[in-house]
Amino acid sequence: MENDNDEYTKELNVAVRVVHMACSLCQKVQKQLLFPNNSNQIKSKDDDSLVTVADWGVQATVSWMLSEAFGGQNISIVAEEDVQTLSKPESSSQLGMVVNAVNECLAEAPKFGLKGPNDALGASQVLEAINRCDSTGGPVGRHWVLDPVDGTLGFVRGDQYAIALAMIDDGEVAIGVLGCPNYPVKDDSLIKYSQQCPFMSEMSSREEGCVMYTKKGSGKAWMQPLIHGDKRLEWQNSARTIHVSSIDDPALATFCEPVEKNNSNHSFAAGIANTVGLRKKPLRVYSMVKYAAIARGEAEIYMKFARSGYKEKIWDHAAGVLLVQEAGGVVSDAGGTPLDFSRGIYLEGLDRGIVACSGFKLHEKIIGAVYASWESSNL
Ligand SMILES: Nc1ncnc2c1ncn2[C@@H]1O[C@H](COP(=O)(O)OS(=O)(=O)O)[C@@H](OP(=O)(O)O)[C@H]1O
Ligand SMILES: [Mg+2]
Repeated sequence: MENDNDEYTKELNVAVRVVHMACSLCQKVQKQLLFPNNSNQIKSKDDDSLVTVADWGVQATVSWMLSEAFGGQNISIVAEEDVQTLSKPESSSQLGMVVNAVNECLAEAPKFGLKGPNDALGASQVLEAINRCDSTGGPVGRHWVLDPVDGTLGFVRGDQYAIALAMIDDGEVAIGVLGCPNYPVKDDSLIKYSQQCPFMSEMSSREEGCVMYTKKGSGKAWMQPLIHGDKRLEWQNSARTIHVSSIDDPALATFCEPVEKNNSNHSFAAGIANTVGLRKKPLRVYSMVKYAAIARGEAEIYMKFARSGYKEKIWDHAAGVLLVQEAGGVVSDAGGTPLDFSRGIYLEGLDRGIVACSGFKLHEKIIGAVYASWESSNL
């Protein structure tokens, strides 16, 4: 980040600032969800998964800002949301809320060192910005990859969630940025957070939130606290480097997994944990905050074993994987092969699951245990 001539410096600089903006938008929406009458900020998509004003608002904001910074309409953005649900006549009140949230957020761009639009965007421009993110990625060229709100369930429950932005260049993740608005910057904060009951009413009293970022080959990853009130983002002063944990004894290691058993087989992971001698209870955390916990050294292992037939999407992993790798960790599929981000929106060819560790020793043990246990499991 120090040398302005370095490749991807501008991209990373803009991406980090945009993710700060997105965090600010999400925090406002999550606070509004506190009020019982505000459930109209949440909708079910045609596949029954949830989507909120924040998902659409972040996607529109990030899409608009990236397009302004990098080449207008020609930019390739792969992102989770489309405009199908939001364009329906019965979604007009949600569309109004999204447009307001986006304009409020874009108006704050100067606070984050960026330039927003001269005039507020209309509904059609907001829909167009969301719709522009319809790229399917691939092996050639640059593709931005966005999960506007990863861990939507955590978000609506007032718990952990992440805004994940990455850029893939010729099939490899080149930059990764994770905004974690409910992940405090203090050490050990995630474990403490998960031990308290994270009622939203308590949130305003906590000092929360950070953005973590990295660039491929830098061997470094950084964390900045979110800014609040009228403060401006002070880039140089606020960043500090983060590193994976040095613990390689399974008995001392902490392992993370998805909260929902639908998203990962908890009992298979418990068997692996037992085989390698992990002693601590799993840390169940929503969203890519699990990758952030490994990159920050708060946990040593992340395992996810989705049910057979589920295809993992690149936006659920790209930013987190690079953060863990550049902070000193190792990530692969459950067969030990690196994840392949070059084959479109899915992690095609993924073998059984995903394993991220703070170091090679733990990683080797987990992969060995997967091989030993797989035959006897019914995944
Ligand atoms: N059936 C199934 N199996 C595996 N994974 C699934 C499944 N369904 C959805 N997803 C994707 O998982 C994303 C959330 O993963 P997490 O690891 O954060 O899980 S959890 O929320 O903690 O349970 C979640 O991301 P978001 O949609 O952004 O929340 C989904 O992309
Ligand atoms: Mg997601």
